[in-house]
Amino acid sequence: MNKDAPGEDVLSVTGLSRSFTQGHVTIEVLRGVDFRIAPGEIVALLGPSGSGKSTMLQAIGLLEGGFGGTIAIDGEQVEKADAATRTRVRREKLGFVYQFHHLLPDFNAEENVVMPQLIAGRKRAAAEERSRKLLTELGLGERLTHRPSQLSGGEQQRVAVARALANDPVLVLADEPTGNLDEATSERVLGEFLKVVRGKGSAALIATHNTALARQMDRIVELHEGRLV
Ligand SMILES: Nc1ncnc2c1ncn2[C@@H]1O[C@H](COP(=O)(O)OP(=O)(O)OP(=O)(O)O)[C@@H](O)[C@H]1O
Repeated sequence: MNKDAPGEDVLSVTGLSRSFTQGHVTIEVLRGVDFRIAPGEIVALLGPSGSGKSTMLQAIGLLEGGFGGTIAIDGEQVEKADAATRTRVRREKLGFVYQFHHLLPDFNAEENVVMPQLIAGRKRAAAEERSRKLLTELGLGERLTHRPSQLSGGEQQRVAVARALANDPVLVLADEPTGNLDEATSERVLGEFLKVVRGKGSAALIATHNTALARQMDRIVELHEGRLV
């Protein structure tokens, strides 16, 4: 990890473009997005429905191909990387939080956070300790052995946050992380999310419709007609 390299951006995107063609119609969703995130910086990504927030997060998260432009993550140029490199960069450098948590239903909270650490090669005892620590920081110390179905929506989302942070990502990508929660829960979960991310020194890019939540972040960028304003 290049967390200690002074001044190195954790994300640098230039000329990011993406269009979708359906029949005779082509929509240019991203039209040359230039964008950087500094280490530890927490950035809100705003934009109306359909403006391309998810599309942009999928590009940066190396989840989809078909993009133009360049993407560097933690100093590593990845826009032309092969599948194995993309998987490695995702695992070592990125954390993901989605609107719906995508937790493994047959595993309890602790195991859901242990799993990505084992995949990354951490020893089970160390992974379990880290998992318990993260979940406790997120207020779930008493819920370690609950399965997702035995947790509230807000609690499930906090497990998803712990899972995203499990491997010390330099950058957390979140797509409407509190989108399926009521307003009060959403505020509480996001507050805890931001606190833990800040505590770990990770940077984050968080897509949201909610301008009040966006104001709690370090910087706000907005997608408008395929460009960032
Ligand atoms: N695979 C696809 N094929 C065709 N069009 C697509 C595809 N994915 C996204 N789009 C189109 O791209 C545009 C941007 O979609 P995207 O999901 O990125 O928007 P968004 O800003 O995340 O919206 P929301 O806030 O509603 O989630 C939309 O008009 C959508 O219909």
